[in-house]
Amino acid sequence: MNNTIFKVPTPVNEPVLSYGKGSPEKIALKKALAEARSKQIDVPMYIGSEQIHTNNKIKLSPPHDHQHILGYASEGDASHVEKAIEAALAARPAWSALSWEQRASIFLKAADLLAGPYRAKMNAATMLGQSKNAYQAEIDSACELIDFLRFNVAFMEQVYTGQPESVRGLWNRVEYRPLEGFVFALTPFNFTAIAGNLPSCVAMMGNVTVWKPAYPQIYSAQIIMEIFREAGLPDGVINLIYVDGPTVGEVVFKHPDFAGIHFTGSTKVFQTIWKTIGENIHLYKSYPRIVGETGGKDFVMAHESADAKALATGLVRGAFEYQGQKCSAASRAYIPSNLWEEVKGYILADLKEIKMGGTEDFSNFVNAVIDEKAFDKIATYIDNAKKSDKVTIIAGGNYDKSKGYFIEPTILLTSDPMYITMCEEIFGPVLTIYVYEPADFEKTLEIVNTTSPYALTGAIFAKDRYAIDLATKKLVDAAGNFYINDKPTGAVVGQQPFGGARASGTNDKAGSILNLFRWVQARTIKETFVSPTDYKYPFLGEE
Ligand SMILES: NC(=O)c1ccc[n+]([C@@H]2O[C@H](COP(=O)([O-])OP(=O)(O)OC[C@H]3O[C@@H](n4cnc5c(N)ncnc54)[C@H](O)[C@@H]3O)[C@@H](O)[C@H]2O)c1
Ligand SMILES: N[C@@H](CCC=O)C(=O)O
Repeated sequence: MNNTIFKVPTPVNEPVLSYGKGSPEKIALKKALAEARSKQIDVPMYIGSEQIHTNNKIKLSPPHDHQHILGYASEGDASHVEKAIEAALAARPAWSALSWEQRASIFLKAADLLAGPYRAKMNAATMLGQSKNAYQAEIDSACELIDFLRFNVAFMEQVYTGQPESVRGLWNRVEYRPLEGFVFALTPFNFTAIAGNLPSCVAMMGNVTVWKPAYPQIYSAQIIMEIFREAGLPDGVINLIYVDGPTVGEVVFKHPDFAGIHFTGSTKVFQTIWKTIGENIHLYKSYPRIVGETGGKDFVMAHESADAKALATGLVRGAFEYQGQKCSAASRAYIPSNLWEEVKGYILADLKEIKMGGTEDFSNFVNAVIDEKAFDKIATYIDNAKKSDKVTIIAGGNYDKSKGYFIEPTILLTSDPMYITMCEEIFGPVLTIYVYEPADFEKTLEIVNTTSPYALTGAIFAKDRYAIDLATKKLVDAAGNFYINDKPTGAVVGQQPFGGARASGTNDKAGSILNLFRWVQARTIKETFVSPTDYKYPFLGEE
């Protein structure tokens, strides 16, 4: 019998390893890459206690070498979605009744497994399956996922300790129950950490889930599942299925026990899902929680007082790390004319140095975009820019998909602050720059604020404190994550809770206590110690 209120270990961000020459981590990673390359794996779906293989195979290939086959995953259909929901609901009674510290232990153990024995394997999978270079893989699939697991456990404790006031004679308590039903975790291709976090933080709070990752992330998703299983996650708590999105939606969003969706992906898909849930609202036993972090059109605004070198570095890293495939990527920049030539010089010098190629050559900074569909979409934006009289291409502009989906880091200079690539999310290595007159700083802030429907991330570069203050105030609704003198990417769990407003999502801040509150159903309990035995008010019977 457990009569103790436990405290979880205080989380500390996982250190990012350097992968310097001859380092043990580099040797381990190279070995894991070679091993993964040397074989083909057969990835099952995980439903309840079963590992399910089907005859419909999804080919898994590195985006930077699409002829190579890493393995195959078994694709399911609507029957597998139904089976996954049944497995989740069957697991619910035992899982939701398990003491919270036992749940915490499982995810803390998963964090340690990932930090230790699985680190190289997981990073190698992300490098091969999603074409992330070693550094980007390390900060995502190792450090950020480890941080999500450890910090969320600490936030879980904070949630559970939150209690109301009680006056004399009674005791008020709040019990944080899991949601009644199952939660659907629908995850994107670009961050292994997000894919691991979306189902796990929900499960941590005592919920059961059906998890459907984006197909290009399956190769690393199966390792996440391997880790959760080794950490002792009971069967049926997280059910991992590979079924195409609309087919899953058809079953999940019509199910009476559907209790919530934890989504990260594009705005268009999220809005379709929201609409479907609204249309089906009469079918559900409870109002489903709808949590979604979506697209962005993230800005860098520079003031005439900005440090030109810091600004150029923020743009190169912010726009081109992971080929611009971060929801937070700097994709539009506003630069005052007094700084432009100097900033351009620094950027072009960096781009001249930057190498593009496969992830297994660690000297490549830029790798491939995720798939042919993304490649074609990005190439179309570039082709149209080439034809436009409002745009000059000052860097890049070339692309080639013969071996891998490679697109050069591309910079478009536009005379029109409303040119299409200043407004729409491209999700690729394309940065559009608008040069403005320094006297128009305030007017340009207004343009930044009203150009796109998104409000995910943004940055101001300035030394002038009045300019920083003005930008912070004028852009108050323009970004959920606002950076001063830094690139708009690279939020760290526990340090910069992440999420955007407007069309960028519900801003429930992944990796924060705010997010975990969405996965509990609070029950207030009032206990009166000496119950009243007389209905009369004290003055009754008087005039
Ligand atoms: N705000 C954030 O925190 C954040 C983080 C990462 C990515 N993103 C966004 O995600 C997008 C890139 O990821 P993506 O290409 O994987 O996104 P996506 O919207 O194409 O896919 C996300 C998930 O939804 C599924 N899906 C697609 N269509 C569906 C449908 N009709 N019904 C049900 N499911 C469906 C996909 O298979 C995938 O699992 C970008 O827009 C990016 O900005 C946002
Ligand atoms: N949290 C990440 C972005 C996630 C979206 O793709 C960042 O802050 O750069």
